[in-house]
Amino acid sequence: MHKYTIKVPSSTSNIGPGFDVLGLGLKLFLTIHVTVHDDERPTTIDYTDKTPKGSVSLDLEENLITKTALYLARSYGTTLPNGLEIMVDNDIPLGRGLGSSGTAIVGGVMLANVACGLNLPKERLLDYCIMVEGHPDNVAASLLGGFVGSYLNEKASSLPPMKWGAENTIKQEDIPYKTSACIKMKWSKAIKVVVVIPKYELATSLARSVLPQQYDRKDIVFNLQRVTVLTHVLGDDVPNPEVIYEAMQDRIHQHYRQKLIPGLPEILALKPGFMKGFIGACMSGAGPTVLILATENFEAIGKKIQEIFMNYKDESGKPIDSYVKVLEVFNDGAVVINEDEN
Ligand SMILES: Nc1ncnc2c1ncn2[C@@H]1O[C@H](COP(=O)(O)OP(=O)(O)O)[C@@H](O)[C@H]1O
Ligand SMILES: N[C@@H](CCOP(=O)(O)O)C(=O)O
Repeated sequence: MHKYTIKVPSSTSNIGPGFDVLGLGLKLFLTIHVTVHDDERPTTIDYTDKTPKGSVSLDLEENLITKTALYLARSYGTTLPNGLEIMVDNDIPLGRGLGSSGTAIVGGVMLANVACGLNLPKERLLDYCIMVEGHPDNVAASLLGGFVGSYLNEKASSLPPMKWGAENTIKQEDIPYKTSACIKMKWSKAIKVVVVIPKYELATSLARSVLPQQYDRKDIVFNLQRVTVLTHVLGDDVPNPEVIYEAMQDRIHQHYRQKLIPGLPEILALKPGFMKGFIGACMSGAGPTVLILATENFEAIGKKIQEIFMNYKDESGKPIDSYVKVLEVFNDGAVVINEDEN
């Protein structure tokens, strides 16, 4: 018998104007403990108490971690072996815009890579992550860690359509290599991340379905100008709150999504100086979590945003309850730890 652990950081994506482009790995983890037994017992997956029973499937063909692992393994002409006891310890809330699906997908490709002895480089694993997730920002940040900017190559448009289970007959040679390019950028040590997480889920698929198919040129230019500046100013040792605030403004996704997140417009309108240390706020990923960038006063700022949410009501008419986490950037990306040596 031997054991290993796969640790995958959560992510916050977009950071305002960088829709489907920017992602940041955070110190809040999906941890997958794998025990490899010496016998042929069927492979199983289960979760610690942090994940409520019934919230995710434990069927290997349905669960996002194992079905991704099976997808990758099968495309390389193999499958997950018997004898694996997989225990998932997940600190990342599901459907809140902190990249839970991206971490499950990254966890799945890492699992297949180790369990099937594929030894693929992260660059190749990323091709599969992008296939499953459809956009690179959250999976790239979880796989690689740190502050990551990505683009998809033309090859990404020739990726075969996703088919799970028995319908999937894809071979690895059908999946193009290097479907994206990702660069890790500097993130200022002075800027911390505060997330205010409403206690309801918002599926990324729903938050993407409300976006328009086409945009005005002025809105595209508005975002291009800001995202370019943002990638530089977020690395400054001494951050300039006014410039960062303006560079966090967006016209491509948040406005369209605000109807799904009561209170969001009031939070997005908060400017530097509203509280000591506050730089700016935006949606985290596809929401409903709000991301706040700040240099100090983190708990108090988080509490104030919680109070704003409480002034708005959810679908059942109740005030929007939320909780706050102050998070650090995780620079290392997804890792496999051999527990036999520990
Ligand atoms: N650790 C996990 N194990 C299995 N499935 C997961 C896990 N994390 C996320 N998922 C799946 O992804 C869904 C959430 O994905 P999504 O709507 O994209 O939200 P998020 O913003 O959290 O990524 C969950 O409802 C669940 O089906
Ligand atoms: N760019 C995507 C990011 C989705 O991130 P998630 O954390 O909600 O999975 C989007 O905005 O749709």
